[in-house]
Order: sequence, then structure tokens, then C-alpha cells
Amino acid sequence: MFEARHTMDAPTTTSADNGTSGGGGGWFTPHQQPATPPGGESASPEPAPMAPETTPPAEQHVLSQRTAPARAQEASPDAVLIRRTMAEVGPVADKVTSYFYALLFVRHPELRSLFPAAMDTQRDRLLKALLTAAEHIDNTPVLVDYLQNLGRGHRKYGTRPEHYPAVGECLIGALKKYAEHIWGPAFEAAWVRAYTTISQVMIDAAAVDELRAPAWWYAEVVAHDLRTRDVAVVTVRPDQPYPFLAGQYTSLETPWWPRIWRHYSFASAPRSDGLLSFHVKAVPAGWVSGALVHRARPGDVLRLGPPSGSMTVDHTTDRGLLCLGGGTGIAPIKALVEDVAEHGERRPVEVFYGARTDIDLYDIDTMLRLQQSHPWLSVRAVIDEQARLQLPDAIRRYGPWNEYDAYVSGPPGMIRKGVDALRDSGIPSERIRHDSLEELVVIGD
Ligand SMILES: NC(=O)C1=CN([C@@H]2O[C@H](COP(=O)(O)OP(=O)(O)OC[C@H]3O[C@@H](n4cnc5c(N)ncnc54)[C@H](O)[C@@H]3O)[C@@H](O)[C@H]2O)C=CC1
Repeated sequence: MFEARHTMDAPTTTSADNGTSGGGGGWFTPHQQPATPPGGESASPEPAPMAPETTPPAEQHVLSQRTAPARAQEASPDAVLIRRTMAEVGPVADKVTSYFYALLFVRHPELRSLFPAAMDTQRDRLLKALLTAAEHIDNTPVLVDYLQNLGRGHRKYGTRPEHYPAVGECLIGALKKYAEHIWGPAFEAAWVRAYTTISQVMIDAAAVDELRAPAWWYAEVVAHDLRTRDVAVVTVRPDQPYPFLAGQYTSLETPWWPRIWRHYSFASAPRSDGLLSFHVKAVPAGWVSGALVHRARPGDVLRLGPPSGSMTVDHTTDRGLLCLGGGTGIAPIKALVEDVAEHGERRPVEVFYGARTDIDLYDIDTMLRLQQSHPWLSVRAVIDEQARLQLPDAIRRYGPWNEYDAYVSGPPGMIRKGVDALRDSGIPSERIRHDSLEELVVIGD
């Protein structure tokens, strides 16, 4: 478990505060240097492999794929207090969020510029991430992985170690106000310990990352291909090499909506010319996606955050790959197919490509061309209105799939049902990969 006193020297960071500095009293002072040298375990750009997701649906929004199975162990005393706080403030979450940001911007106006001008639905992402982490304080491997990513990802916002105490004070201030019926020194101490741990892991991960990667990349649009009325394939050239793995995604900011970042999966495996491409669908009220589809043109310059995600090919096995791509979710699936091809493997790859209508099947020509070139690849299109069934149900008609690794990419509802269908067809959870449902809520909007 992640209780500060016992496991703060745990797997991936050794410099984390042991929690005693903040217990119940004043605020902590974060260390500013990573204890783990670059190239050490915590310096790995790839998240450590995790066990299968077995969390109940209510928690799925938080944890990425292949999360650790909930162990049948008792929650730590801090976790109990944290969850009691969360239960107390849950019904007034909106008020907690507003109060938290009001406190933060009034007490620390210098932090306002780190956030978008218009604080829309994404305004509560910081608070949500912190609460999420606190709630899972006992689930060390998942949490450390999640927080390291979060810490690295925060570099592009200009977040610095000295900002963390300010955020922590306001977090506790907001919780204290809205959980006043239960709040007391024990609660405060538990939250201080949890936040100290959380922020130290994030600070360490950011510091390690700073030694080897920029906080963000500039990327110039070099091609813009409008495939349907609302889907575009956007190709960009980053200003410096951008290392990533097929199946991963990045965060992207457009010049039209400063400091609003959205996630997009890479639509190709790494290319020798260094170009990156994304499939973008403009959705109603999707500021970033709308701008990318209808406004972006060659010559425009975007910003990219670091790569993230573990929906990558396991090259240590020669098992077949069963891939479900729904709508623009076909983008990372195409990248995975290219990755298998480049490794020269002869593993069977079965792609089910789902769309609502045949017009929405905007990348079928590319997928069929790949099928023609690779005898080990099979591509099946599933069009809802013709098949009268949705993509996840289609795979139940084929198989058996129990010898395959599965990859699922598309809208969150499709991923949930797809995972169910795959489990039903005999694929163990740890061999089903998909991006975090939490991240997907803002993918592509
Ligand atoms: N890494 C990932 O997982 C990626 C996810 N996406 C997400 O994929 C989505 C694509 O949107 P669109 O192209 O508009 O797709 P869409 O909404 O048109 O759906 C595409 C396919 O998914 C199936 N589907 C949709 N909702 C379903 C549900 N609740 N249950 C079962 N099947 C369902 C449909 O039958 C259809 O075949 C976006 O939400 C985007 O954020 C996009 C790229 C990468």
C-alpha cells in the first residue's frame, strides 16, 4: 500500500517525502531534485506493465488499462479517512471545485496564467486528478505510474515544484470547508500525507524528465486532409525528434485555444521522416477538434506534450492481435498494424473496424491496402446500420480468440462493451489493452 510511513521509499522514487513533515501541521517543502538518476527505473518513458483491470465500473474512470487487481486487503487508516472525506464532499463536488479554484486564484494570482482563459469543463481536471490519486492511495503500482505520467505531463503547463504547496493548501482548504461535519486533525494529517506523497512523485518524475526531454514540442502542420465533413487527417512535423511507440497518444494544443490541451492517438508507427499524424473528428462544442478540422492549415504551429499510454504491442510474444477500432479509434490500430509489419513478424492480426455509416468508414482504403500487402492481416468493416449490430458484438460471431492479445480503441462506451465481449470470448483481462477511460473523455474533443 501507499501509506506514507511505510512505502515512500517504494519502487520508483526514493526521494519522496516520508510524510512525517506534513503530518497534521505545516505544509511540506518538496525536494527539487530527483533521487533516481536518469536511466534508472523511474526514468523509463514507458509505464511499468500493470495487472488487469478489475476495478468496479465506478472506479474505471480513474485507472488506466491493465490496472492492478484490487487486493483483498484492508484499507490503510489514511485511505479510510480519505474515502470518508470523498463520500462527504461527493454530493457537492461542483462547489468544492469552484471554491478550490477561487482560493487558488485569490491567494496565488500568479498561478492563474497556468490555466486556460476560459475555465470550461476541463477546469476541474487538476482537482479531479488529485482526488483520484488520493482515493487510490493504497494502490501503489497503479498510483505511481499514474502520478509519474501526471508529473511529466504537467511540465508543458509550466508547473514548478514551488507551485505544489499552494495547490495543496487550497485543496485542503476546500475539503475542510465542505467536509466540516467530519473534519478534524486526523483527517487533515491524512490528507497532508497523501498530498505530500502525490506531489513528491509528480515532482520527481518531472525532474527526471527534464533531463532528457523538452516540456513540449512545437509541431508545424504539413498536411491537412479532410476525409469527411467532420474528420481530418492532420500531419505535423515536430521541431525536434519525438520518440514514441505505436499505440500511444499525445496531448495537443492549438494556437486558437491557448492552454487547452486534448489527447490524440498517433495514427502511424514512428516514421523515418519523423512526421506524426492524427485522425481528428470535429464534435459539437469540441473547441480543439473543431479548430483542427475546420481551421488548421499547413504552416500552422501546434504544441505537443509528451507521449503517453500503454496500448503498445508486446513483442516478446508471437500471439495474434485482435484489434477493435471504432470511428477515429482506428488511428492507433493502424499504428499497431504498421508496428507489427516493421518488426517483420508473421503474427495473425485481425482488425474489426466499426463505423455508424459507410461514410464514417473514412480510412477503410488505407486498411484494405495494408491487408493486401500483408497476408497475416485481416480487416473486417462493421457498419452499424448495415450489420444491425455494434462493433463489440461482431467479434462474438468469430473466433475463438482466447489465444490472442486484444486492443480496443474508440468511444468509451464501445471500449466498455468491447472489453466485456473480449472477456466473454476467453481473453484474460491482462491481455486486453485500451487507453484510460478517464483520458478518453477528453480525447479528441
Ligand atoms: N485510443 C483510443 O481509444 C482512441 C479513442 N478515440 C475516441 O473514439 C471516438 C470516435 O468517435 P466516432 O468516430 O464519432 O465514433 P462513433 O461514435 O461513430 O462510433 C464508432 C463505432 O463504435 C461503436 N460504438 C459507439 N458507441 C458504442 C457503444 N456505446 N457501445 C458499443 N459500440 C459503440 C459504433 O457501433 C461504431 O461502430 C471518440 O470518442 C474518440 O475520442 C479516438 C482515437 C483513439
